[in-house]
Amino acid sequence: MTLPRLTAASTPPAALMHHRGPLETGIVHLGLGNFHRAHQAVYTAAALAAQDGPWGIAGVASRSARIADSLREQDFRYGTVQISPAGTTVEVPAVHTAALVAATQPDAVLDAIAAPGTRIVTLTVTEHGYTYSPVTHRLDLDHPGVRGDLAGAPPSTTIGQIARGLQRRVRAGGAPITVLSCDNLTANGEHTGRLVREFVAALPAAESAELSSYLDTAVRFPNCMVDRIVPATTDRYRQDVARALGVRDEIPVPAEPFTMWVLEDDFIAGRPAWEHGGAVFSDDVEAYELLKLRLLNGTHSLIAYLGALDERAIIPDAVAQPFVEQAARSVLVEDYLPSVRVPADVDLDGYVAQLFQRWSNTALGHGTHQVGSDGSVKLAQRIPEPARLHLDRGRMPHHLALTVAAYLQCIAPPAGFEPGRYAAAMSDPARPALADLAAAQPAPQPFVQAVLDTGLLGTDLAGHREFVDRVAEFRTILTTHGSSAAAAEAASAGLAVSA
Ligand SMILES: NC(=O)c1ccc[n+]([C@@H]2O[C@H](COP(=O)([O-])OP(=O)(O)OC[C@H]3O[C@@H](n4cnc5c(N)ncnc54)[C@H](O)[C@@H]3O)[C@@H](O)[C@H]2O)c1
Ligand SMILES: O=P(O)(O)OC[C@@H](O)[C@@H](O)[C@H](O)[C@H](O)CO
Repeated sequence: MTLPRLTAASTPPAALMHHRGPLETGIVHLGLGNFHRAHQAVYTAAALAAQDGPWGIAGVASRSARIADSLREQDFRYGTVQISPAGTTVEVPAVHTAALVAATQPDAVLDAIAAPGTRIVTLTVTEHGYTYSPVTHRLDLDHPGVRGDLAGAPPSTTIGQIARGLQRRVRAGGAPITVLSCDNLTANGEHTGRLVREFVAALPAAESAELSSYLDTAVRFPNCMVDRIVPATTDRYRQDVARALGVRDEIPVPAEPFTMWVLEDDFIAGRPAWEHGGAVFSDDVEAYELLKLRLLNGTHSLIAYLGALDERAIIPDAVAQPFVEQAARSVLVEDYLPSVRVPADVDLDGYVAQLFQRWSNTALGHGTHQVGSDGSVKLAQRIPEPARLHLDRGRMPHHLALTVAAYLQCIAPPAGFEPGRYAAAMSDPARPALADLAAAQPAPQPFVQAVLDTGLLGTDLAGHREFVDRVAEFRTILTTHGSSAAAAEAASAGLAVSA
């Protein structure tokens, strides 16, 4: 039987998260991927259910028209499929009012940011989408897209879109606006604000002056910490929606039950009452951010690399291997935990236990290749500071070294080593350059030294000979004896130190 397509008319009222309408657009979201649709959109629906407001979201996809086209065909409806071993529930947020594609509609994107009704621009464009150098943390002025955006081409980068959109906004009256990054980046708001300012500073003087003063007085960039595991969509989730709602949804989003959002309450032009969805407004976002980025995302990366090397397709299957679980606990407790401040209201033991439960959610097929992608941008934010902290105290962070070695083994394996299909499926902008280095430097030590000399993990770690050697030793063990043996070596070295 052919089911009707999910649309406004076919949405079962009980699945709708709110019954307001028609919505006025107050938010432009850049990065119309899965995470936004299962996180911010769901909080916005909860806010609208509790309180009316002009908080419809115009979503902007970067290149692919697939989600934008389907959203329009489905009257901006899609299901969020909440998955746990206990069962599956489906809800329809229904908060989008438009769907644009930046690559083909650059002018419409700038108009949307400039529209006086727009009060917030939000972003989930991946760590890679910020066009900055992981070495200097500054806007990459050599990036062809950034150069084109500065020269006045229709903007193709996120930072170019924001800066050019704000420029159009100033010229349309300069109403205040908040830009909110929801990506997994340390101090994501500050970082975004700094990159936009660097873009503006590189413009001709008159344009730069006009925009700088607008940025100073009428634009805010609050930080926030986002947390919810949202894997990629597969047919299985389309079938879940079909079963639960009796409709055909081409673009459902799977998500775990857990969700968390901690934000600085600095919205110059107002905001939805996201607290009705459980969002927390705090002056101490940094502590939540570091806790999450290191304990969750940092550990997640190690699980993904060891799991992929062990031919595990999904995170729950990876963490179910005792050697992966042991390595995850060690990197979390021994290497990351001493580098973070635990916020007063977080019960640490409960938080850690919950992380392992979340990673073990077998009903949620989070791919090791998805979590392991873009390591060259992510690890630079997560590894160097904790590693330096330990090295400065005279302790080797064995599991951070293992994380780096396992990452390199997935992305730039030595000649003749087959890292497996899940490692091969990890996308990473540095893959070609790292592969060239692996070909040029076949021996582990010179290879690792050459990699760290590129600034892949910032500038300091390349000078820590012992750390470089440790990563190289793990590369040798990974190559000759596999991921389980490398994890065993890290575990025994960690024990020897603590004994
Ligand atoms: N998925 C999760 O579990 C999760 C959880 C917390 C935070 N996040 C954050 O959200 C981000 C996106 O995750 P997702 O699940 O939506 O991924 P996704 O693959 O579904 O979507 C990625 C989005 O980023 C955009 N994008 C990718 N590269 C870009 C570039 N170079 N410039 C501009 N836009 C670009 C794409 O157009 C797409 O809209 C993550 O990188 C992370 O920072 C994700
Ligand atoms: O892309 P990353 O490394 O920032 O994150 C990969 C996963 O760790 C991430 O998607 C988590 O599932 C998410 O951050 C949970 O909130």
